[in-house]
Parts: sequence; structure tokens; C-alpha cells
Amino acid sequence: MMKQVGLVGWRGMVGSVLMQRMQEENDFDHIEPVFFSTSNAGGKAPAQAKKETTLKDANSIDELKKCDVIITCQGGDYTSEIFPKLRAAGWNGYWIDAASTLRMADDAIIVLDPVNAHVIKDGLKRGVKNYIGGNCTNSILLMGVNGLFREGLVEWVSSMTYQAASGGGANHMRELLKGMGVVHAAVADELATPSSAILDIDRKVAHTIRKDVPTEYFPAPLAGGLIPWIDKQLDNGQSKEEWKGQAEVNKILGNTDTIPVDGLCVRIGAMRCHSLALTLKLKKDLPLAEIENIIRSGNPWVKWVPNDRAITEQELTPASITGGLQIGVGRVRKLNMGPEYLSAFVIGDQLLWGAAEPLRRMLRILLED
Ligand SMILES: NC(=O)C1=CN([C@@H]2O[C@H](COP(=O)(O)OP(=O)(O)OC[C@H]3O[C@@H](n4cnc5c(N)ncnc54)[C@H](OP(=O)(O)O)[C@@H]3O)[C@@H](O)[C@H]2O)C=CC1
Ligand SMILES: N[C@@H](CC(=O)OP(=O)(O)O)C(=O)O
Repeated sequence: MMKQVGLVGWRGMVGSVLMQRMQEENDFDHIEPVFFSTSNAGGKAPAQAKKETTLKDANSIDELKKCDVIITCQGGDYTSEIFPKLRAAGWNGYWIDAASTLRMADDAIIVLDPVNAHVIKDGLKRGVKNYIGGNCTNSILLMGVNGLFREGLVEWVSSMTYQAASGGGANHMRELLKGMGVVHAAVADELATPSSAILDIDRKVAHTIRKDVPTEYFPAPLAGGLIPWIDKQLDNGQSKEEWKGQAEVNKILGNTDTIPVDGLCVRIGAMRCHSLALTLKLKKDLPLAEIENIIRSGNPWVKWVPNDRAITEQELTPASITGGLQIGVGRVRKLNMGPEYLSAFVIGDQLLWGAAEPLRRMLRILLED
């Protein structure tokens, strides 16, 4: 009999990407889907529905309890409220979640199977029931350079990030675009006049960014700018996003000895591609050709970009990577600090490997288990 799989949060931004990927990979052929809603119970379920064609109430523990597996992209507040009640009601099914709430719990595994299939398989054998998607930045980092981690070559990694608006959600993406429009509109006439003075344009733009770019969702103007802080402030001076780096990367890899991971996380005006400029300290001096082979062998989604100006400008950019599953890895070279110090630039679509893809792949692992 097919497993009954409850889908919560399927019409949100992450959920829509998940639905699209599940459709593309024919995942619905292997499950009995039940669609839930927090806002429209009793409404019509999407076209992928089979037997259950109406939306169930996502707050009904009785309805949720009927599922063998629940996949949720509804968010952390939903998880915090519903998950404990569901377990307390005796539900023993598999919980697959995009939210960060349960990631660091002892009875949860962070899923990124091209990197940690061994950790997931071990968890299944031990009867672990909670499988949580990782932070987008960390999933992209590991998908890019997991070859180096797999070979035990990484002593530490410093990661300086360039994170897209989508990490904040749909409203943040809209705000970025509105801001771009406001800035352009402020100088549209001058731009149409080739003889206009660029410093006059710049003055108007600076004024517009300070005064008129909307900041309802982002804490500062993102269009024409950046914000060097993501998520909460911690007592040690890190942002929560920066803290997640070491905590999650080591948990994903199942490390007993912690590999230091740290750096600064910065929001920039890209739509949905997160990028990371890495400094890696390797445990030994290896020839670049060998390093290339190791990185390329990390997983089938690594898109190796040679450290060449023209190719990098074409292929290691959000414009090239957005909307696809490939993880670009380039700018790999030895740094002046010494032969064990390596730079790398990693870029990926944060809604795919960063959010939806590990969840649907976890479902397939469960179905095949
Ligand atoms: N954004 C990201 O990059 C990442 C997000 N996540 C996690 O995923 C969670 C969900 O994120 P995200 O998908 O961005 O959240 P969204 O705000 O897009 O969707 C969340 C829910 O909001 C409800 N909703 C209300 N109005 C609308 C609308 N107009 N269109 C669609 N849905 C609407 C839907 O619930 P209903 O149908 O029940 O009304 C939907 O499931 C996050 O809270 C986070 O925990 C994880 C990794 C990355
Ligand atoms: N914090 C990420 C997005 C996200 O949702 O992360 P997490 O799943 O760890 O809360 C960003 O803003 O880019």
C-alpha cells in the first residue's frame, strides 16, 4: 500500500518549489498525498491530489495523525506549535521539515543525502523519525566542497556569504524589486539623457536609497546596497546565521571532532542564489589538479568553473545558476598565506538545494527503505 504523505506549507514559496520538483521527479506516483492548509481547510486540494481532493486542517492533530509521513514547509512557528502535540498524541510517523526549529535536536537528523547519506541511513536504522532540511547557506557550502570534507582534508573554513533576498521569504523578494524600481524612477529622466552628470545622478540615488526605498521587511535598503547581518544577534557577536555554520555543518557530516566554520553572513540584492567566498585551510599541501578532481567528485551537481576570468564571469553568477540544481564552484586557487590555504567561490539556488530538494529526496529515501 502506498504511504499516506501529508503536505503542509505546499503553496508557500519553498512549498511551491518542492511541489514543482516532486512533479518533475514523479514523486506523486509513489505516494498517497494529503494536502493540508492552515487557512483554507475544506478548500480544493491541488491537481496532484488523488483520493483526498479537499484540503485538511493543518492544525488538526487527528487529521495529521493519519499520515505515515508529514512534509512541512509551513515555517518554524507551525513546527513549534504542532509537532510536540502530534508526538504527544502518540504519532510515530516520519516528520520532514524545512524549518530550523528541530535541526539541532538530538532526535533529529539534518538531511542532505548527497553529502550525508551514511548519517541518514544510520538514523533510519536507529529508528530516528525526524528529518530536517539544513540552513540554505550550509547546504550549498557542503554541496559545493563536500569532496574536500569527505577526504578529511579540511582543517577549518571561513565563509563570507552573499545571500539572496529569497532567504527572507517572498515579501523580501518583492521589496527588493520595489526598491530597484524606486531607485530607477528617481533618475529615469537623467538616465535617458546621455549628457547628464553622473555625480548628480549618484546624489539623487543616494538620497532615494536613504529616504524612499521601502524597508517594511528588510531592516535597511537592499536595492543598491547590502546588509551585513542576517538573523538574530547572539551574545558572542555572531549572527544566528553565522552560528549555524559550524553547528550545522558538523552535525550534517556527523563529525565527532568539530571542524571550525565561521565567517560573516551578508544579505545582497540577488533574487534566489546564495554565494559563499570561502577560505579553506587544508590539512596538507595538494596540487591544484588533485584538489579539482576531489571537488568535482563531490557529487553529480558540482559544476566546476575553471579559474579563468571569461568563464567565471559567464558561469559563476546568479544569472547563470538561478533556477537550477547545479552548484557552481570556482575561483579555486592557492592563497598568499601558504600552500595549504585555498580560496573557493560556491554558488547555488537557495530554494532548491537550500530548501526544497533535500526534503523530497528524503521522502524518496523513506519510500525506498
Ligand atoms: N525562504 C527560505 O529561503 C527558506 C525557508 N525555510 C523554511 O520554510 C518556511 C516557509 O518559508 P516560505 O515558503 O518562504 O514561506 P511563505 O510565507 O511563502 O509560505 C508559508 C505559508 O504562508 C501561507 N500563505 C499566506 N498567504 C500566502 C500567499 N499569498 N501565498 C502563499 N502562501 C501563503 C501558506 O500557508 P497556508 O496554505 O496554510 O495558508 C504558506 O504555506 C520558513 O518559515 C522556514 O522555516 C527553510 C529554508 C529556506
Ligand atoms: N536564514 C536564511 C534562510 C532560512 O530560512 O534559513 P533557516 O532555514 O536556517 O532558518 C537566509 O535568510 O538566507
